[in-house]
This record gives sequence, C-alpha cells and structure tokens, in this order.
Amino acid sequence: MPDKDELIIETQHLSFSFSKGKAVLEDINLQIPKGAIYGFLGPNGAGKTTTIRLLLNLLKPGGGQIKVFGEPIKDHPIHAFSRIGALIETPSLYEHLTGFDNVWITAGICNIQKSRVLEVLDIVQLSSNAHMHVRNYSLGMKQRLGLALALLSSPDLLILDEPTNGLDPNGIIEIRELLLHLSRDHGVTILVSSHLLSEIEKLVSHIGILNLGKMLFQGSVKQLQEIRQGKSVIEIDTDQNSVAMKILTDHQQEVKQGAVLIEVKYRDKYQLAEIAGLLAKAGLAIYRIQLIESSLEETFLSFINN
Ligand SMILES: Nc1ncnc2c1ncn2[C@@H]1O[C@H](COP(=O)(O)OP(=O)(O)OP(=O)(O)O)[C@@H](O)[C@H]1O
Repeated sequence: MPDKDELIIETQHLSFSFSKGKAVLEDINLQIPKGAIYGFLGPNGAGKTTTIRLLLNLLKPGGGQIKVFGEPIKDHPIHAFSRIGALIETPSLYEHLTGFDNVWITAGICNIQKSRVLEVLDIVQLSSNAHMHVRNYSLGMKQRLGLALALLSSPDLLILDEPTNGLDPNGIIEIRELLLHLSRDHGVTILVSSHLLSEIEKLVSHIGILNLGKMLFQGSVKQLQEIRQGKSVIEIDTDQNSVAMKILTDHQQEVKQGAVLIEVKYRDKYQLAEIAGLLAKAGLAIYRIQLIESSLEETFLSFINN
C-alpha cells in the first residue's frame, strides 16, 4: 500500500503571470498523494495548462515553490524527469509514420529497448494497429499513442492535460479504463486535467477545482461527496405543514419553509425514517417526503459559479 502521507506533487503559494499584467495563478497549494488519481478541474482558461507547464519546469514560477517526488523541481537532475510521463493536450505525432515507428523513434532518443516499445503499445491496446500509418488513426487511437509515448520510460508519475478532449464516449471510456489499469496494476500516480467533472468522476480519487487562477476546493472525492450531501434537502408536504415544522424543529431538524413545501437539511438516510415516524405519530397525513440530492456536477458548478 502506498504511504498515504507521501506527496508526489506539492506546490506552496505558487503564483504566475505571463507579463507584468494580471496573475494567471495565485497562491496554488497542490497536494497530490502517492498513488492518487488527481482530477484537476476547471473551466477553459482557469489556468490548468499553465499549472501543468510549471510542474514540468516548462515555465518558471513568479513565486512560491514546486516539489515533485519531494524535491524542488528547479533542483531536479535531468534523469528525474524520466520518472514523469506527460501528455499536454494533443500529442505531436509523425502522421506519415506508423504507430510503432513513432514510439520507436522516441525510444531510440531515450535509449529504450524494443521490448518496451512493444509493451507500451500493448498497454494502450494498439498492438494490432501498430503498423498502420498514424494519419489513418482515429483521434482516440492518437491519444492512446500519445499515452504510449508518455509511458515509455515507465514513469512513476503521469501528467495528462485534457486527455479525453474531443473524444467520443467510447474513447473516453477507453482512456478511463487505461488510466485505472495503470494506477491499480502499476502504482502510477496520475494528474489528469479536465473541464468536465462527468468525464473523470468515475476515475479519480482526489479532486482540485481551479477557477480564474485560484484553487476553490481540494480534497478526496469522499470530501466533495460530503459537501454535496450537505447541499441535499428532504422535501416534505403534509396536511398541516406549520405543525410539522414545529415537530421537526423540536426534534433538532434544520427546517426551512420553502415556497410550498417544508425543506429539511439532509444528514443521512436514517433521517427519512425518523421524520416519517415523527409525523405519522403526530397523526399528520404525509403527502410527500422526498430526498432531493444535489449532484456532484451541481456541487462542482456551485464552486465555479460562486
Ligand atoms: N502564452 C500565453 N500568453 C499570455 N496569456 C496566456 C498564454 N497562455 C495562456 N494564457 C492565459 O492564461 C490563462 C490560463 O490559461 P490556461 O491555458 O492555463 O487555462 P486552462 O485551464 O488550461 O484552459 P483550457 O481548458 O482552455 O486549456 C488564460 O486566461 C489564458 O488566456
């Protein structure tokens, strides 16, 4: 089991601006534990790609610190970067060459054996199309080939910028399965950015939400679920709503009079049975008692829109 406290990526008060103008990133404190699949979420222009370029030392921070594998990135020796596989937006590929040749060229530059080339093509399920020209690949196949390139050096950390962008639902599922496999069976820590929670919700263990260069939330999916739960209400309608309000308030329920119905702040599933019991015991006719759950997507959007 990975050491839960070990952070593979950590930034402290990271800031950046392209010119002397407005800050693109302000006080970013990323914490990505070993073994996590970290979903880096935010709308277009939030600053995800800029953050990723900073993590890969492709841009220099305006302020703050970046640690990868526990060491400041600016002190990393060149070989430390072979522990990181990255795919920023669409991969740069030679369209007139085969998938195999694309990977083989990079392997040659990095002094990597042919057996590893065959292995990564197998991991991304391109073995049977390895000798096809890349110009005939679908977008999903090209993304998988880009992943094969990122995997060549057997990285411990994968950083993927919107790898599902432009893919159809099947392509999205394929990438998701592939990343789950890499995390589960190879112990790779993964940072994956997206502007859609729905695309990565089933994949990630942790979430960071970025908007306009600021982190709005960071934590486990469970923590985001708890916030979602806090926004859910139980809607109640009876033949005597004012009496029902008093009974529920007397029993420590957080009650609010809605437009027509009573709304009770949702705590847990046992609460529904408790409320139904209290109202029935008081002889009220219950017309409606229904849990209205806020979705994870709504919770994400509420962060962005606030
Ligand atoms: N080279 C550049 N020069 C000046 N401003 C830039 C440059 N690259 C990005 N920006 C600006 O920085 C901000 C953050 O952009 P960034 O590409 O990091 O966002 P993003 O979250 O990755 O968005 P997207 O999902 O659209 O790629 C945006 O306002 C963008 O216009």
